[in-house]
Amino acid sequence: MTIEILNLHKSFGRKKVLEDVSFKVSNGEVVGYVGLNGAGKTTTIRIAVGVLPPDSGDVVVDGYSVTKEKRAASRRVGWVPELPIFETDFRALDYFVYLAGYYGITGTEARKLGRELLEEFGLGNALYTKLSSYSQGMKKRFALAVSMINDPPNFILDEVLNGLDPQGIAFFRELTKEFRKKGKAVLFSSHILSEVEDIADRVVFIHKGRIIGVHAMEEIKSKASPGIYLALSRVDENTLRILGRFGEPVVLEGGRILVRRPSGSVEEVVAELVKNGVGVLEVRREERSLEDFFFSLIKEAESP
Ligand SMILES: Nc1ncnc2c1ncn2[C@@H]1O[C@H](COP(=O)(O)OP(=O)(O)OP(=O)(O)O)[C@@H](O)[C@H]1O
Repeated sequence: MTIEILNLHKSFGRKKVLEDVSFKVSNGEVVGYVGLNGAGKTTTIRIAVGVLPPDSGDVVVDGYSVTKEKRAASRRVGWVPELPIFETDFRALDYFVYLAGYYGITGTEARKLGRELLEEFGLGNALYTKLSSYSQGMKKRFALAVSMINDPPNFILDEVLNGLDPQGIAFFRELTKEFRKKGKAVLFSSHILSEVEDIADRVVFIHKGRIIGVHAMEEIKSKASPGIYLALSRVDENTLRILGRFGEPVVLEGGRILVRRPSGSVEEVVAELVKNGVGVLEVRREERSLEDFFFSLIKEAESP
């Protein structure tokens, strides 16, 4: 229901990998953890699930400290590692039953749960396949099913979309909707912002071990909305005032205008200009992606 990441610091040798990383995931919230390769996502996650100790700081899960009450804290988290290995000759269902034993679920009950979960996760026709011959995507699905054995109130998922096919991604999206409804707290990492677009409510951005921004997905989408390029018959104060009602007009070289972060459609802007006697010679949507938002955060963080 809540995962609190509190002032984490971690170095490997002389290399500082996390510097004062703090953020919170509340109940019913799905948070994307986005950063480039090597930004520190996996290190944060490994600390949060209790497999790596921080140099300082703590992670508190539903009130339990990962560093001081590791067992209680990690029991309350379903974890999917970045690269689930499962190099075992166990067949999937048998291995699931074996793992369920750790949670005190045994025998017929464990087999029933395994069958249900593995089927739900699209592995119904691979229940008796050896895990070592599962594809990476199937291993991800298996790991997700395993993370749900004890129906934990929180989930921490490392690059869970990586290796999933479009069907798997759609499945994960639906699953997070269920989690949200049930009030679970979900943190999942990705290095691609557009991948988290339709899933996360909020995004925590990490770069070189530091948090460089926390933004609601709605805010990101509106800020990343593509601008409108215009070539007009005249550019004067009145024209700029009209455009200012729709966004942030910037006069470019050669007298063209870029309306940044437009709130209205291209048609609405053109209609308003024409109504006011301004001829529109050319109009074009700027190509802008969510990734630009991410890169502008990085640029801001790196500028002195
Ligand atoms: N055990 C370790 N020993 C030394 N350096 C490490 C260790 N684990 C991670 N690092 C370094 O810490 C930095 C952050 O790694 P981390 O795996 O947390 O990044 P990430 O954001 O998850 O990246 P990716 O998207 O590539 O998985 C990297 O520079 C990595 O080389």
